[in-house]
Amino acid sequence: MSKPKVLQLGEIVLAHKAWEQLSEVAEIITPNATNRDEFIAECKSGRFDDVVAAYRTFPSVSITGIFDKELVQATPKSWRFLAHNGAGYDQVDAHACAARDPPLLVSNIPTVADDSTADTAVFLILGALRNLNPSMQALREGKWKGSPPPALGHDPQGKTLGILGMGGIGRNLKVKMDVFGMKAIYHNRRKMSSEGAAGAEYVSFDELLARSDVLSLNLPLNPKTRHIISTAEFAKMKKGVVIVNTARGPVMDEDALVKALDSGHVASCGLDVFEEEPKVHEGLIRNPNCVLVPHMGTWCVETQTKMEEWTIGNVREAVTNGKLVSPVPEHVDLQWKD
Ligand SMILES: O=CC(=O)O
Repeated sequence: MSKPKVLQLGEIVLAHKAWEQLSEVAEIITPNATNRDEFIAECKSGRFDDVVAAYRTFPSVSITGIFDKELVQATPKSWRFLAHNGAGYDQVDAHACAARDPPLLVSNIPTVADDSTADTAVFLILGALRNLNPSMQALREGKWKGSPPPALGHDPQGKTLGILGMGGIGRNLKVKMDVFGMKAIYHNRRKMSSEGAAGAEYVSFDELLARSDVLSLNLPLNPKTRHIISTAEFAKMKKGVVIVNTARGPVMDEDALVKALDSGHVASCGLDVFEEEPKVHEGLIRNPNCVLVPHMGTWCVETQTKMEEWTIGNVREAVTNGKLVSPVPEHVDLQWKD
């Protein structure tokens, strides 16, 4: 009997053993396409007609484009599962996937990216609060701390950390910042149990904006959260607030952030994500009070290995048992219906 086919969209960099083991139960194929038009044409050509599941990475978007309605409608009906290697799956329109007949079920990585993403947020919070960046730049230019030295930074102890989005990463961050003496408040669509929020205080969105000394964005990007932080929201924040974003760039209006930084209303920021990656807003580049990291929240061997293994686990479960280990929340109910 022939093995079910798996379409590989993106590289396996670390989890070679798990990938080899997958090839014992599945035939792995790769696209010939080098861009979205070619990929859609390849979908329609019949070449993927026996594909049951696909493994996809964040960078594979350069070949397929985003998994929107147009692309999803071009996929063959045999293709039932899409295992995304990442926590955030904004490159995949989960609603378009659910609406296809039969649905294209999507999985993401629910937990294994929490530590390294929260660690990156810790780095950005401390770097931005302590205003370390201007002097780090000055040192490399042979100017020691800089002349004049930058404004003194602030200690985290006793400051209020506002967490917008209390999922796995937000909770992980809260626990880590407890050690630095920060008091955490959070806002979410729904109030969590005290355990689910690791003891953080639930507040309204406006209260979060008004009370935070540091505001950390930890929510997924979707049409409802796009530009959730913009001019009106900055105006409700304390003067001197620090903003940290390790979620997705477009949850914040970058033009509005640059204006708020220029006026001094926002003292500093720490960003791992940007609105139009890999493009970075000129107003952020020229502002030394911005600690900028090029989307490296999970850029470490241990986490990347776990993420690849987890995603391969989803593909394996799909081809052997016809279901996903960690469907995205929108698809949890769908996977039991046919
Ligand atoms: O950005 C990283 C991820 O979504 O896993």
